[in-house]
This record gives sequence, C-alpha cells and structure tokens, in this order.
Amino acid sequence: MGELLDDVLGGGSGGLTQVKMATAMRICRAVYPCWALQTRGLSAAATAPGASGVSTPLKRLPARVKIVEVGPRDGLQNEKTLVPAEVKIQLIDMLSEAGLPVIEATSFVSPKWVPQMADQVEVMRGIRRRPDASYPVLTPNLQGFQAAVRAGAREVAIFGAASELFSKKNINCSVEESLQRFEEVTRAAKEQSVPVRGYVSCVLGCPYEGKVSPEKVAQVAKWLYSMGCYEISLGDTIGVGTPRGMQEMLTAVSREVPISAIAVHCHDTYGQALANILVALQMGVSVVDSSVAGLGGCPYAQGASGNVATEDVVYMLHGLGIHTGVDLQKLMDAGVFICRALNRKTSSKVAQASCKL
Ligand SMILES: CC(C)(COP(=O)([O-])OP(=O)([O-])OC[C@H]1O[C@@H](n2cnc3c(N)ncnc32)[C@H](O)[C@@H]1OP(=O)([O-])[O-])[C@@H](O)C(=O)NCCC(=O)NCCSC(=O)C[C@@](C)(O)CC(=O)[O-]
Repeated sequence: MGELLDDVLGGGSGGLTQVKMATAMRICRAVYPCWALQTRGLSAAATAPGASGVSTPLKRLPARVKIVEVGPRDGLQNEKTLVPAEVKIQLIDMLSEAGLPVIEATSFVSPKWVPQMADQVEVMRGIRRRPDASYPVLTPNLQGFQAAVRAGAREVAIFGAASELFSKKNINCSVEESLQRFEEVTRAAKEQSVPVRGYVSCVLGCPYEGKVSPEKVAQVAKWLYSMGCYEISLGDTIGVGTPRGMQEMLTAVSREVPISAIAVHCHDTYGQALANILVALQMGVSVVDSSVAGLGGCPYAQGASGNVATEDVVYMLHGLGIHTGVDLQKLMDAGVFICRALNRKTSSKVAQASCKL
C-alpha cells in the first residue's frame, strides 16, 4: 500500500493536486476501514483483527480487558449545574445496554462536599440492573457505606490517596486517618459480603504536593489490598503522568499487589492517557477505568480534566484485538445522549471523528 500511495502522491508532475489526494483517500478507505468512519459508522473501524490478543506485533497484551465505566460518578460529580436524577439514570441504563461490565453509579459522600451526588438514593433505586453487570458506589466512611447498602448498593469503593495534602482536601483527613475509616468500611462490608474496590489517587502527581513517589503509592495500595479490597485502582488524578512514570509506578505497586488486582484510572489532562494505558496493558494490567465522552474530574483536584474517554479506550482495545464485550456504537449513543443533556461537546476523539456531535 505504501508503494501504491507513493506512486499516487509522488509520481508524475504537478505536485499534490486535489485529484491525487482524492485517489490517495480512496486507497486509504479501501485498505483501512477506519478512514470510512465518518461515512460508514464505527463498527468496521473498531472490529478486532482477531480476538486472541496476539495478532499484532505488540507483545504481552491481555486477551480481554474489563472496563470500569466511571462517567456517571467521576464524570458528573464536578458538573456545576445539577444534572437531574432521571438523566443520570438514563445514562446508566444506556451504558448497561452498551455492555459495560462495571458502571460506577454514584457516591455516598456528603452533599455539602459534592452536591452533584446528593441524589444517590434516587439514582440507585431508578436504574435497571443487568444481572451480569455491577454498579459500585463510592463510600468514604461507615456512614456512607450504611447508606449505600440501604439504597441497594451491592458493591462499594473506598478512595484513598498517596498524597497527604490531597487526602486532606478531598476527604478532610490524613492518609493514616483515612485508612482507619476504610477499615471500618471493609470490616462491615465483609460481614455483609459486599465486595470493596480501593482507589489510590495522585499516583503520578498531586495538584498540591507535586511529585509522588512510587513507593508511597505502593504502600497505600498494599494497605488497601491487605484490608480486603479485591481490586486497587491507581488514579492519575490530574493526568500528568507519562509512560515512563506509569511503568515505574506499576513496577513498585506490582511488588505489593498482584498485577491481576490492579486497575488504572487515567485522566487525560496532558493527552497521555491512552499511551499510559497501553504501557499498563503491556505490563499485565487488564482493568481500565474510563468515562463516557471523557467527562469528569475530581472537584478537589485543581486542573484535573476529564477521564480518558471510554469510546477511545474501546476503539484502541478492539483495534488491538482485545475483547471488551462493549458495543462501541451503543456506547457512542450514550455519549451523544449525555453531551446533549449537558450541552457539551464530547472529549472523545472517536466520537468527534464520527461527526455525531
Ligand atoms: C468524607 C467526608 C464526608 C468527610 O467530611 P467531614 O466534614 O470531615 O465529615 P464529618 O464526619 O465531620 O461529618 C460532617 C457532616 O458530614 C456528614 N457526613 C459524613 N459522612 C457522610 C457521608 N458519607 N454521606 C453523607 N453525609 C456525611 C455528617 O453527617 C455531618 O453532617 P452534619 O452534622 O454537618 O449535617 C467529606 O470530606 C466528603 O464527603 N468528601 C467527598 C469528596 C469526594 O467525593 N471527592 C470526589 C471523589 S474522589 C475522586 O474523584 C478521585 C477518584 C476516586 O476518581 C480517583 C482519581 O481520579 O484519583
């Protein structure tokens, strides 16, 4: 194909004419289905070359990846205008329809701290649950855990940080104190057979402290894991990490927590998220957090932009031949729905390329 394009673009006189460009585009469309994205929809472009996960020269990629959709919680928690509960419910239902295996639905935090999540009970009661999907919620303390269980939550997440200042700003206590609160949650959760996921924020940098050492991240991750969290999600809260930082941090954490229990949670502030995720996949991580339309950001992390867009992650994974179980077209529909509801342009490159918004 390269030679063919060289002939078309470089051959003959007259430079790069419109005719040559049109011919080159036709060749590209024929050879790479993704060039046809805008006119023929997404299914062809994101079709995997094979589901084995080894059909590309990239080595050591998992055959399947679990995507944890955090849009309804992380994506919306920072919205200034209150999003009605029925919009959140419809979004979650559309994400369920798209086949996402885990959808973080809301959080049971103080409404004074995060007013956008004050409708958590209504949301939990309103959603249609797919039997094979889970709908975890954030719980910072025992009070939140008990309220979550009363509202029907069957899985919760506790959220700590590798930075003292961030912990103080986000949950109003030191890292040490947070671990004591989390122990109360994990103990109660164990008694009621409720699975607990653990977050560590600021794993590649903190908005208040700057650099964060991989060893500190590993220590907090280890504590959460030994407390009983079945999975530890490592959050690049402000999206400052680069592939090298991701590699160093994961090397440190994977000495303390099995790689099969590690998830990555990348914000895309500096446009590094997909590159960082690819490094994580190559290191054996097979759980990726993302947010539909790239919505989101922590209200207590200045400068944090949205999470990596789920559409972009799914497109990359399918292109690598990795199974996700997600229907990209239905996911895109959910992205269109929430962007229209928020009167917002999508941050997903894949959605932008499909010209749907
Ligand atoms: C943790 C607290 C509650 C401490 O807040 P506090 O003020 O220190 O709590 P307190 O125990 O002193 O209680 C003060 C008031 O809060 C109430 N309260 C106490 N607990 C709860 C609860 N669970 N639910 C509802 N209300 C609660 C409590 O009842 C009391 O009410 P009052 O007597 O004043 O009327 C507060 O700091 C808080 O809610 N923080 C939440 C911050 C948050 O949600 N941040 C965003 C999520 S983290 C994130 O986005 C990062 C992540 C996970 O995505 C990963 C990444 O990207 O890095």
